[in-house]
Amino acid sequence: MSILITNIKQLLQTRNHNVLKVSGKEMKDLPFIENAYLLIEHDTIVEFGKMEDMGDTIAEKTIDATNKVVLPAWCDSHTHLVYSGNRVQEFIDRINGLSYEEIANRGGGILNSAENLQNTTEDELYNQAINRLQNLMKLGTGAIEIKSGYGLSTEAELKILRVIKKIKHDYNILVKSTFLGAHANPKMYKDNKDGYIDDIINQMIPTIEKEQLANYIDVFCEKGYFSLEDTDKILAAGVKHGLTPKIHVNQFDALGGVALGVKHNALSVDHLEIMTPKDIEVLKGSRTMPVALPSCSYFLSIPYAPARAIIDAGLPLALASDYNPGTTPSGNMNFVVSTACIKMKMTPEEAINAATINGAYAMGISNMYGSITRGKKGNVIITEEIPSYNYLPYAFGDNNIDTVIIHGKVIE
Ligand SMILES: N=CN[C@@H](CCC(=O)O)C(=O)O
Ligand SMILES: [Zn+2]
Repeated sequence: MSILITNIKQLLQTRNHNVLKVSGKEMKDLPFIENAYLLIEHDTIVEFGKMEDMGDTIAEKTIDATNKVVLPAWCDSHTHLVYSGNRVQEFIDRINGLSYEEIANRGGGILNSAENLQNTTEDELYNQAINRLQNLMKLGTGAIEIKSGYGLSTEAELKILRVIKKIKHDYNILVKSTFLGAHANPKMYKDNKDGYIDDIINQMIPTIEKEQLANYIDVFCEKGYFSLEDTDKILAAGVKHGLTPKIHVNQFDALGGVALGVKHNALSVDHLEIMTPKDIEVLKGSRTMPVALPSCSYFLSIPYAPARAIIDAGLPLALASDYNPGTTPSGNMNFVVSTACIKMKMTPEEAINAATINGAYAMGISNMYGSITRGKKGNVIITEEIPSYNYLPYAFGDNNIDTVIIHGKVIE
């Protein structure tokens, strides 16, 4: 199948060279072509340029994009999409004055989701997850990372990872899988966290390697969850078994997790709501991508990651959804991009770079995703008729997407 998109008002993120990430001042630059065309053959971008240079190019399907903007599909590098049920009651409890920490201390939070998931069959878990995934694909997400972490036992963590594996197999979308067994200390190990860490290292990680169930290893490095020492030990074990680190750090406290991530050559450090100057300094010259999750800050009313300080220090920044039942019950990347502009003072160019090419980098896939480049995957969003790309973050909460194409196929 080939698809030709014509008369595109603005074709965004066009890059001739295979740029893998953009940093600092480069993030303000979002290359685009006005009055453009784009040709996708099978699942690959093969040509693009100005309409006047299109010549007699034809395709099996032509889409007229007059007055519409075309951009790469979103690359969401941080989700917990495979969970069971919801935590609406905790949402109400927080409205009525309880904090996230107080709810967790009462046995709610991650432990609440873990209990729910342990009582959910693999089939039911899969059905809930694909429902969410299908909605996200219609909202323009064209590549996604999914974490385990709501199992908290060997059996339940493996159940989640097998569901992710089945999604990878069944759906025409790039999925990266992350093992987050160290998301919270389970009830049964209440007074024996080392016992749980032992299970993670000696049971879960070796099985994950044997069954090829994950690409990455993650830890929730935070007060009351996993300390720097715990995190160090778990990441080292993951690396020994072929898993690349990507960690949750600095959500509520700056403990030094950013430096630890850099030490382990982490692909990304995620959350970063509370950052010290030292955390920013240590990222310079590293390969580690800082990832901000503004929908989480919005939902919990906690600080936003200091995007300006990070970018102005010359660093790259990626944006992701953090879709999960507790802190971010939304995977809508359009909202993420808007919120980054509105609340974090990122320019639309910076936010779109952060949610496409840099998001792809944070999943280790930016050689094939995240920009309009010949040879990359045919993953694009075609908007409704809008005045310019600035309108996308401006019109927050609106759905301005007309069509989504993933791997060369129109999402119905
Ligand atoms: N912070 C750790 N993990 C998730 C949320 C956990 C939960 O409350 O379910 C996050 O990234 O926000
Ligand atoms: Zn998360």
